Amino acid sequence: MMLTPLVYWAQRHEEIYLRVELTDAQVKTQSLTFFFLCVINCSARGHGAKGQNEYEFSLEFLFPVKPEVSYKSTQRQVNVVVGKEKRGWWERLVTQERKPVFLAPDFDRWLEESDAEMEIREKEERRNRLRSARLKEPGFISLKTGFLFAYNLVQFLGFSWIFVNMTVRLFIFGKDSLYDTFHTISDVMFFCQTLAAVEVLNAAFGVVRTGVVPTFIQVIGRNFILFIIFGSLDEMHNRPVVFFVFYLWSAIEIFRYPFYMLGCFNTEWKTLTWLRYTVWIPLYPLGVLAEAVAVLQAIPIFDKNKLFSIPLPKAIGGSLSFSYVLQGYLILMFLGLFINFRHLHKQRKRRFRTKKRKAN
Ligand SMILES: CCCCCCCCCCCCC[C@@H](O)CC(=O)SCCNC(=O)CCNC(=O)[C@H](O)C(C)(C)COP(=O)(O)OP(=O)(O)OC[C@H]1O[C@@H](n2cnc3c(N)ncnc32)[C@H](O)[C@@H]1OP(=O)(O)O
Repeated sequence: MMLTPLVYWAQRHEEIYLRVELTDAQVKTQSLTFFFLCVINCSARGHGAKGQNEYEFSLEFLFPVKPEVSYKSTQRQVNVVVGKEKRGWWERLVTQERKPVFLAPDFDRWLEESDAEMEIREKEERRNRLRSARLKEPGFISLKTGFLFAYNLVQFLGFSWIFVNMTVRLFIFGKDSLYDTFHTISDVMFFCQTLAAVEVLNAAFGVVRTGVVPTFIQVIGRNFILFIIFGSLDEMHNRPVVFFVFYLWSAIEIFRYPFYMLGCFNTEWKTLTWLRYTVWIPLYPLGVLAEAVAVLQAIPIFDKNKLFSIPLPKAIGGSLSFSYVLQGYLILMFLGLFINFRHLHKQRKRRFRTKKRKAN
């Protein structure tokens, strides 16, 4: 007659643990019967209650289980882990209500359902903590950080090239350099300002912690001047106003982008932070003023060449000059200036207040 070992059991939501009381056991067969995968048969040779012998047991589980079974034979016992086919808590292990005599709860591993849920939550929390600790590790660069760093680096290089080029040309050619800024600089400026659309997407998708409206106003405002006023009117290309607009735009960016690059690695250089949050105070109104001058200079040109003019119904005849749009835009510019000036002032206060609090 085949002998049966003592089997202890416990469960979690996703698996069943069986502990078979056999020392130095050699598991011979261990299989699951493929009828709904409910029955496990296990036979082994080892030292049990009846000394060194062949032992065997069979269990018909209450619900289906997964076909893969893992078992580990140690000097003291055989540990078997069986996965539940469907996650859940079983009221008992086997189909028959009266449990087999060789089966008993494994109190070393026993957990009630609520405790098992708590164990899952704790595991999840531990995993989350580990994940965020990993993200903070000095050597760990996330995809987002890499992307932001690369973006800021490209913009920094672009605007530095613009700023340095314009400064050097100003020193070499003096006043003459004011008249050919568009021809020497515009390609790089077109590239940088087109790329700046990424900043609106970054704000909209929460890649960086900033408002969409100020970023949108900034990018649209500049691109309107660059593409519509300068880009579409040849008559504007040789005007000194291009120099002032480009110089004021790039003067802030050579501080703003390196500031973000350091921020990507949670580092800062105090002087750079101060420059990023201070230089805009004179530059922003001056920039808007230069842009407004460009718009005012463009109005008579649009009136004359009828570019972008809106045709009126035949009964009235003629067309509506684009200069009316520009007059409306002049008002929007000062509204935009007000919104962004207030935003930058808030960012400045937030930055320096936090720093002061940290220092105390
Ligand atoms: C109502 C619709 C009207 C539409 C019509 C438009 C009318 C247009 C008129 C507009 C006039 C525009 C005039 C303008 O062109 C003139 C000039 O530019 S003159 C030159 C001076 N200009 C400036 O100083 C402005 C420069 N630009 C900016 O500062 C930004 O573009 C702005 C959106 C205005 C503000 O930036 P932001 O809100 O992002 O503030 P912070 O720099 O403090 O950043 C906040 C946090 O986000 C992190 N961040 C942001 N960007 C990045 C990035 N690229 N990479 C990594 N991290 C980034 C930053 O680190 C902060 O994080 P934390 O707080 O954790 O430090």
